[in-house]
Amino acid sequence: MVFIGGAGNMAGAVIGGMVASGYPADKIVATGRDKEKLKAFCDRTGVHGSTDNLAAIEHADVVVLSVKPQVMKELCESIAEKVSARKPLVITLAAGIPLAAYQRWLGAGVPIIRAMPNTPALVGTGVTGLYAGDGVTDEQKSVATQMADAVGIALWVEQESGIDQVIAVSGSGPAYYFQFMESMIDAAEKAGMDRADAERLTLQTALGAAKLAVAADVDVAQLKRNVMSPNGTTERAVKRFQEGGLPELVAQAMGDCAARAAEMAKELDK
Ligand SMILES: NC(=O)C1=CN([C@@H]2O[C@H](COP(=O)(O)OP(=O)(O)OC[C@H]3O[C@@H](n4cnc5c(N)ncnc54)[C@H](O)[C@@H]3O)[C@@H](O)[C@H]2O)C=CC1
Ligand SMILES: O=C(O)[C@@H]1CCC=N1
Repeated sequence: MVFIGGAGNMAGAVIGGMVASGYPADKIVATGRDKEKLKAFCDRTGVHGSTDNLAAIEHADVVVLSVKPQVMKELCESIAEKVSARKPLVITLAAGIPLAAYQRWLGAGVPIIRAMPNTPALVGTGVTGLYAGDGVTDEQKSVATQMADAVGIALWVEQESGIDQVIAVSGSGPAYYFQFMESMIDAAEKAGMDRADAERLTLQTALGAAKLAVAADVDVAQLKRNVMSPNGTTERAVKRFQEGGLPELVAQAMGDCAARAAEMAKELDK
């Protein structure tokens, strides 16, 4: 399996998670432009590294594309001849680029899967949305499912637009939680707590809440009520969130996220 842009944030997290879960590191090649960054990444994970995309994909059955959307066209055009001749399975991790664009850039008949992972893949707690284009075999789909399963949970979507919904929930989602944690840490520090203590307590609380929500047999609304004693402290805080419009704000932010994915598709599908 070859990851183009493999030492980057997203592919690096997927590879790190795969290797940690037991996937053989010597079956993975990461390519990149920055030799030092690539070497450090390969030393850390045990995967092979290459600065030559064409040589790396020469015999590959699976090529994962993980460069920024803005340079994806240039990358695809630089590997198109080789990819259209051999037709490996191409899995792209990029947000905002429709499958039709890859078909134009890489040539017709190349099996392509769009995958939308998230960075918690690095710690085996990722989410990956998957969408398969025409001509992708069940066996190839199972390769993508295995990659996703190795680093967390997978969700296949029936429509390509489902990938934009996945971006709004889980692709970008970790950053929403990081923002919330950052705000809590800042507020606790401002209120007089030592910053390191504020970080420790905030992160452990986030971890505990997420673990409890996953393990519980009641929904998150009930778990929230379980913390809220009538006329108690939590109720006062939650009331402030609701009166401040947090639920609407979250919905708007997620809408903006999905809208940006659609806007990128218009900018980049050329
Ligand atoms: N960061 C995230 O949380 C997520 C990112 N994605 C997608 O993953 C893709 C990569 O994003 P990041 O990892 O955040 O970016 P990044 O900038 O951290 O990684 C991209 C890597 O590609 C390398 N690169 C650029 N051009 C190259 C080329 N021609 N050949 C080989 N390597 C090349 C860069 O040096 C860099 O290491 C994007 O398309 C993004 O939409 C998807 C889901 C989540
Ligand atoms: O912000 C971005 O565009 C990428 C896609 C999902 C998460 N990060």
